[in-house]
Amino acid sequence: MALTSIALPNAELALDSTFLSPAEAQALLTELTDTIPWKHEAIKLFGKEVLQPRLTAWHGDPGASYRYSGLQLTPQPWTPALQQLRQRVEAATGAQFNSVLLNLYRTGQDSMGWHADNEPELGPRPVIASLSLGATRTFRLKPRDPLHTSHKSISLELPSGSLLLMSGPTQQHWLHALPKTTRVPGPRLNLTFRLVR
Ligand SMILES: O=C(O)CCC(=O)C(=O)O
Ligand SMILES: [Fe+2]
Repeated sequence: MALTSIALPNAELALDSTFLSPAEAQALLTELTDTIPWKHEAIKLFGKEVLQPRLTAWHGDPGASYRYSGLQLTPQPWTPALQQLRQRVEAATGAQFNSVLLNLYRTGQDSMGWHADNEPELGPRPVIASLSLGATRTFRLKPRDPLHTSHKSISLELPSGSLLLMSGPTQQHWLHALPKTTRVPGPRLNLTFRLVR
C-alpha cells in the first residue's frame, strides 16, 4: 500500500496502514523494546516534577539537539535498525529526517496529552513521519482554536506497521494526543521521525 491522504481543513495528513508487514512490525517491536536505552523522564507540570506516562528515547545525527520542556536533549547515535527504518521512511515520504523520538506506551494507561510539534527548531511547516508498532491505539486530532473553526476533533486508528505523515500547516492549526484506554491492548511503540534545524 501507499500513503493515502486524509482530508482535513488546514492540515496535510497521509496514512499508509500497511507500511510494514505484521511480521516485520512484530520483529521490530521486539528488537527495539529490548535494545533501545529507554528513559523514564520527569517533566515540570505547573512547577511540579512528574514522571511522563510513557518511556522515551531520542536518536539522531550529532547536531540534532532539541529543547523540550526545559530539557536540552542530545541525541543518541542511530542504531542499525533505526538507520534502516529512517531510509525506508525517507524513501516512502520523499522527506529527510535527522532524528527520531521514540515513545513506548507500556500499557493502555500510558498516554500523551494534547500538544503540537511546533518547537522553533522544527521550522514553520514541520514534516513528521510517525511509525506505529504493537497494539492499535487511537490517535486524536482537534483544532487548536476551537472558537474560530466549526471542525470537530477526529480519531485515527493506528495499527501495527502503519505510517502517518503530518506536514504542511498541520502543527500550526491542530493539536494531537494519544489518550489512555481501558481496552488493555498491550504495549505500543511509536517512532516520530523529524528534521531538526
Ligand atoms: O504515539 C503517537 O502516536 C504520538 C506521538 C507524538 O505525538 C509525539 O511523539 O510527538
Ligand atoms: Fe506529537
